[in-house]
Amino acid sequence: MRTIAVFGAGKLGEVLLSGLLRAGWSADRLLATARRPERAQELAERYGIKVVDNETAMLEADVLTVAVKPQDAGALLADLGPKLPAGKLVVSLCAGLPTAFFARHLPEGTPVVRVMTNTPALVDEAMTAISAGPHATAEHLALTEEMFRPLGRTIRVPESQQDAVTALSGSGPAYFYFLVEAMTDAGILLGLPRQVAHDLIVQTAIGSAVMLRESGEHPVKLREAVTSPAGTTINAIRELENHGVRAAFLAALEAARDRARELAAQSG
Ligand SMILES: NC(=O)C1=CN([C@@H]2O[C@H](COP(=O)(O)OP(=O)(O)OC[C@H]3O[C@@H](n4cnc5c(N)ncnc54)[C@H](OP(=O)(O)O)[C@@H]3O)[C@@H](O)[C@H]2O)C=CC1
Ligand SMILES: O=C(O)[C@@H]1CCC=N1
Repeated sequence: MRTIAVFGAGKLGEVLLSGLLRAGWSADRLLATARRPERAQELAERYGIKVVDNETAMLEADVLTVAVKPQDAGALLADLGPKLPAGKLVVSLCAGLPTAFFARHLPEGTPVVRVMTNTPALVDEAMTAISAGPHATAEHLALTEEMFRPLGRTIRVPESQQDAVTALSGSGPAYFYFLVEAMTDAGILLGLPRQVAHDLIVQTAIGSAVMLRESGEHPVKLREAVTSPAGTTINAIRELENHGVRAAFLAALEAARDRARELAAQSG
C-alpha cells in the first residue's frame, strides 16, 4: 500500500483523509500537513494520522496530494519543487490550475494528475473527474482512481474540460444547497414551519436525485410526469422561466468557469 500525503488539509483535504480511512486505508499510510499548529493537532487527534511538515511529507509519501487553495500552490511548490525526489506522483485538487503550472515548478519527469472532486465525498457520493497531466501513465491514473473510487463515482476527462467540470460538479453541491435554502424560504412564505419546510425539501431532493440516477430517464421526462395539464406544477415552471432561472444557470456556470481560468492566469 502506498503512502499518501495531503498537503494543506483544510476542508477538502479533511474530506479526502476521512474518506480514505473509511475505505480502509491504514492510518499509518496517511500523512497530512497544515499551516497552523492548532489545525495540525486537531487533525492528528481526530484521525490518528501523522501531521508533519511539508518537507517530511514530501520525503515520506509516494503520492503528494496538493489540497491548498490555488492562490497558495505557487508558494508551496516553490518550497518543495527543487527538492522533490524522483518517483513521486503529484495529484492536484486545485481548481483552475493546469498541470503545466505544476510541471513548471517540479523536476522534469514528475508525473502530475489533475483531479476535481466535490464535498459529497464525505458521504461516499462524490463526483470525481481525473485527468492525466505530464508524465502521468496509466498506472498513475489507476492509482488516483483507487484513491477516489471509494468516495463516490470517478470519470476520466481530458484536462481541457477540467474548468467546466469545476464549474459544474466541483461547485455543484453549492448550487443544490442554495436551491434547498431558497425552496425552504418559499415554504415558509406559504406558511409552513421552517423545520417542516426543510424536511420536505431535503427528502424531495434525495428522492429526485435517486430517481435521476436509478431510472436513467431524461430529466425532462421525469419533470413531465410531475407536471399535470392545467395543474399546479406548470404554474410554478412558468414563473421559473419568467424569472430566467435557466439563463441564470447558464450565466452562473460560465462565471465559475471564467473564475477558474482567472485563477490559472493569476498563478502565473
Ligand atoms: N471545498 C471544495 O468544495 C472544493 C475545493 N477544491 C479545491 O481544493 C483546494 C482546497 O480547498 P478548501 O479545502 O476548500 O480550502 P481550505 O482553505 O479549507 O484548505 C486549504 C488548507 O491549506 C492550508 N495551507 C495553505 N498553504 C499551506 C502550506 N504551505 N502548507 C500547509 N498547509 C497550507 C490552509 O491553511 P490555513 O487554514 O492556515 O489557511 C488551509 O487549511 C483548493 O485548491 C480548491 O480549489 C476542489 C473541489 C471542491
Ligand atoms: O469554490 C471553489 O473555488 C472550490 C472549487 C470547486 C468548489 N470549491
